[in-house]
Amino acid sequence: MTVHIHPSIDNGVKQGSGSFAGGTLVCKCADKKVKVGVKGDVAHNHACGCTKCWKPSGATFSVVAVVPRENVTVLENGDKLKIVDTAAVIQRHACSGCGTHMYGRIENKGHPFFGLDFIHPELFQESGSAAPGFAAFVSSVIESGVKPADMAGIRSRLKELGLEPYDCLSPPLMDAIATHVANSKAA
Ligand SMILES: N[C@@H](CCC(=O)N[C@@H](CSCO)C(=O)NCC(=O)O)C(=O)O
Ligand SMILES: [Zn+2]
Ligand SMILES: [Zn+2]
Repeated sequence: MTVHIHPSIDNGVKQGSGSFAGGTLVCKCADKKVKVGVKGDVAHNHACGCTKCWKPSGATFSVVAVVPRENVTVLENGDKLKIVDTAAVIQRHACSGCGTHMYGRIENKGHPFFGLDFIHPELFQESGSAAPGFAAFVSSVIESGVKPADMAGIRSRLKELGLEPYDCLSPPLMDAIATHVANSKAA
C-alpha cells in the first residue's frame, strides 16, 4: 500500500536553508489571491493529523508551523479572509474563495501558545523555510476517515521520513504547555 502523508514530503523531507528570512504565503485562487507576509523563519514545523488543520487535496496530514504573530501581515485581498471557527482556540483565517487557511491566531492571552500564529509553509512562494521535524495528532487521522488498520503503515512511513509520530504534540511542546500551566497555577 502506498502511504500518502502530504505532497510536500511524500518524496522525502527537504531540509530548510537555515537562513530563511521570511516570505509570502499565497492562497490557491486563480485571481485575487490572498497574500500574507511572514518575517523570518518558521518554528516547530510538523505534520499534523488533526481534523482542524488545513490539508491540501489528497493529503492525510497538514504541514503546519508557528511564527510570532507580530511577524504576520495580510498584504493583499484580506477582505476574502473569514474565520473558520470563532470558538476554536486557533482562529484559522481562511480564504473564502479557495478554502486555504492562511494563518491561525490564538486570541486567548492565557493560552500557552499565545503570541504564535500557525501557518502552512507550503504556501510560501519562496523555498527554504525550516522543514517539518515530527508528526503530531497522528491517531486523529482516524477521525477524518482513515481506517485504524492503516495506522501501522502510516506510523512506519512517518518514521521512515524522519518524522517521529506522536498522538499529541512533541515532548518539548507538551513540556512547554505543562510548564505554562504549572507557572499559571503558581502565580
Ligand atoms: N482529535 C482532535 C485534535 C484537535 C487538536 O487538539 N489539534 C491541536 C493541534 S493543531 C496544530 O498542531 C490544537 O491545538 N487544536 C486547537 C485548535 O484547533 O483550535 C481533532 O482531530 O480534531
Ligand atoms: Zn483563495
Ligand atoms: Zn492540527
